[in-house]
Amino acid sequence: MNASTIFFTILHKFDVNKKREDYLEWDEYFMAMAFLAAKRSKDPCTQVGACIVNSNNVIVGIGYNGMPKGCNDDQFPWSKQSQSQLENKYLYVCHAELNAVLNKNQGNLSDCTLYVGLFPCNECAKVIIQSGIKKVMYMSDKHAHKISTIASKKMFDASGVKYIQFTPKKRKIIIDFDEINWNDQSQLPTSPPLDNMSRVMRTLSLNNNRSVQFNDKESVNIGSNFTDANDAIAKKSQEQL
Ligand SMILES: Nc1ccn([C@H]2C[C@H](O)[C@@H](COP(=O)(O)O)O2)c(=O)n1
Repeated sequence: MNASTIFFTILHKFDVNKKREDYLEWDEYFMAMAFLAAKRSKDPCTQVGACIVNSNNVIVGIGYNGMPKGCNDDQFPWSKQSQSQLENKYLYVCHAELNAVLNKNQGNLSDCTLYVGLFPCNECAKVIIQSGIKKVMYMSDKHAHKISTIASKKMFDASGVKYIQFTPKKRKIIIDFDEINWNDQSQLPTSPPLDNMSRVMRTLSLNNNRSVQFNDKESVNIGSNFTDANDAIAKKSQEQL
């Protein structure tokens, strides 16, 4: 790709006068919310999140796998291979889907969609069906061979609950708390550090005074063309090392 093509490709991406194009689509957003909820799970092996959405794309329930209220997760077991069932987590842990349904913030969940990291077990399938949820979007069906999953699918099929494996466009979505500090108008973003090319392009597309603000004191005149700008940025960056 020649320089001018690169310029216009990057320029369009950073054009602050046009609607963003790389925003999350609804399904990606809701599945990401489920995965974010999973970050709250204390399960050392498997962290699962679930997010319930109504027909207006409003989140009406969210949950993750964890011990019931009042059952101290420092005292109840997280093991899974103890000889004694009472010493394993399975008898106690609430699944993400159950918690999402129990945490619901609207009267009923009729016609809602549930987004969940792992395919629901048979016990959660019963809760999902009885709650009125009509669609399940899941990421992983790694336990497809298990009896509990086969039973789930039998009940979903019989009751008309659709289940669809979700394939996201973006395999990774990064949450960078520093991003909110970016100032696109005159000052270059402080995080994440952009390479020179991106800094140049961001500046050329964002303001006409052709200067890159390096910090609250220094700015660099980047000339009027792509090569000058890149050289100026590189020189200043080198000085700052
Ligand atoms: N659909 C599911 C499946 C599993 N979970 C939870 C229940 C446990 O905390 C954990 C599974 O443990 P593993 O056997 O993988 O060590 O995941 C859930 O919440 N929803």
